[in-house]
Amino acid sequence: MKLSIIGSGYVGTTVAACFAELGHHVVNVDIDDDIVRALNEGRCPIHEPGLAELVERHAGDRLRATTDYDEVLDTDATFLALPTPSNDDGSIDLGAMKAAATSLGETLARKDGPHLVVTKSTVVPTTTVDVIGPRIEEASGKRVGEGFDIAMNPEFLREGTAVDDFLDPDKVVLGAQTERAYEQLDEIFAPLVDRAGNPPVVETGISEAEMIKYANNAFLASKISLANDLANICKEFGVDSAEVLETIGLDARIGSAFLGAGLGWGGSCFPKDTAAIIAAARGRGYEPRLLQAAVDVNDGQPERMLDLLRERVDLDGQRVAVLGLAFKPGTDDIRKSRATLLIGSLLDAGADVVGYDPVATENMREQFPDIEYADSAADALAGADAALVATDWDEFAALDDEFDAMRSPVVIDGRRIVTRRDGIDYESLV
Ligand SMILES: NC(=O)c1ccc[n+]([C@@H]2O[C@H](COP(=O)([O-])OP(=O)(O)OC[C@H]3O[C@@H](n4cnc5c(N)ncnc54)[C@H](O)[C@@H]3O)[C@@H](O)[C@H]2O)c1
Ligand SMILES: O=c1ccn([C@@H]2O[C@H](COP(=O)(O)OP(=O)(O)O[C@H]3O[C@H](CO)[C@@H](O)[C@H](O)[C@H]3O)[C@@H](O)[C@H]2O)c(=O)[nH]1
Repeated sequence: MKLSIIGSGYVGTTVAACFAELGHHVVNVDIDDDIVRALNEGRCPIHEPGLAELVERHAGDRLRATTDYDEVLDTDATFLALPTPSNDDGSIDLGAMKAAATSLGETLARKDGPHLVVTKSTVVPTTTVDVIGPRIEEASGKRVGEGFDIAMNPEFLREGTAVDDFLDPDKVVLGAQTERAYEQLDEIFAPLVDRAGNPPVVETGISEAEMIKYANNAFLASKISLANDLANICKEFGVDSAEVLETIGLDARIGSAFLGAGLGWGGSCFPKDTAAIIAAARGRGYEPRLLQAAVDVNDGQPERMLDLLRERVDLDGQRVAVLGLAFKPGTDDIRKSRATLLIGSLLDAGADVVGYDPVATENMREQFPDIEYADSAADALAGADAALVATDWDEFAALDDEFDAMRSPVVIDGRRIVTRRDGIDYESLV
């Protein structure tokens, strides 16, 4: 099928390249010239394992990119993969979605025959029906369900494993209103589904699909926060939280995934999505107390880590190495990474910060241009008065003699990744 994807960031690029891999002909529409140029030259605009190979394989053939919305006219369906960031009060900012819906509507005004518009972005329930559909109607002069259909297909990929997650998902969720839309979505996703019906395809309503995405993220974020709450209790009693959490994870009803205690969750999704659904619930008069508690526990973890550091080091004028800048291993994304919070607090306390990350340094440099960046963990540790481990990159587990070059070997581990050894003043956050 011929597909267009509007927005070519982490999701849009992954979805486009994977759809091309599945045999569809895909055009990515983005307002950013650099992204479009990179894709058309077969270069991947983001760091994501396995994605560069797909982009290189399909660029110029089944995968193209453009800044021109008119290219949508030659496609059967359009996926909206635009950012849905937070307003200052945590509520969802639909600015990019609205702008893209209007541009798409103006384009579809010139299309003969039906078109399917699918919301891929994470949006609060009723957005597709109450905001996106009407905007396209207004700009195109066509009616939902007649000139075009609307649908919602939430995306559950994780950064760092995005390609595998997309091509081998736990489930595919298709929210629509018309038989025609379900049929078209089924055809698009058919190459992902085997004869035994795996992964399960859930056909549901549009607002249910929107809410499933928030429920998924809220559950996972809350699970991590509960693990952190329990790990904080463990620490008060000198109990090994890893043993406790690993063991409860053996109960099939609990499961071992997302019980990794430590600095908590960051990234472009959990923080903004929990905030957006909390704000949306409040807007309807419901106070989501458990979800708010999950956010509060998460917000407290970086401060607990800094308290452990302050007990050992008077930060003013001291050199502190921050190991790991990405919000999790396997990505160069620093959005809402725990390291950004730590660095901000360290600078406020007058510390000299040296950061290191295998791939996220350039992104962090844009946010903190004035701190020092090292080319290796060893360089960051050399001469440091303390080190904070913020991301669980595998290479930090192998650090050993590198700690000997610290001026004072205080190591606070936010991810329980460093191997304890003699000669360092090591403390794990949990
Ligand atoms: N990042 C993830 O892991 C992930 C996973 C699942 C769902 N989501 C959701 O997917 C959506 C997109 O997230 P992302 O991380 O890919 O965002 P992103 O910021 O990485 O990418 C968005 C892209 O949209 C482009 N854009 C902005 N306005 C545009 C317009 N009017 N027309 C065309 N292009 C425009 C930007 O230039 C950018 O390239 C969000 O709703 C997010 O919550 C993200
Ligand atoms: O046991 C764990 C697992 C994760 N994390 C942290 O949680 C955050 C999010 O991690 P992860 O979920 O792996 O990454 P994302 O790429 O943000 O993916 C989440 O957010 C996406 C965007 O909505 C969804 O599509 C995914 O399903 C959902 O897992 C990171 O800071 C991790 O360090 C923990 O602290 N402990």
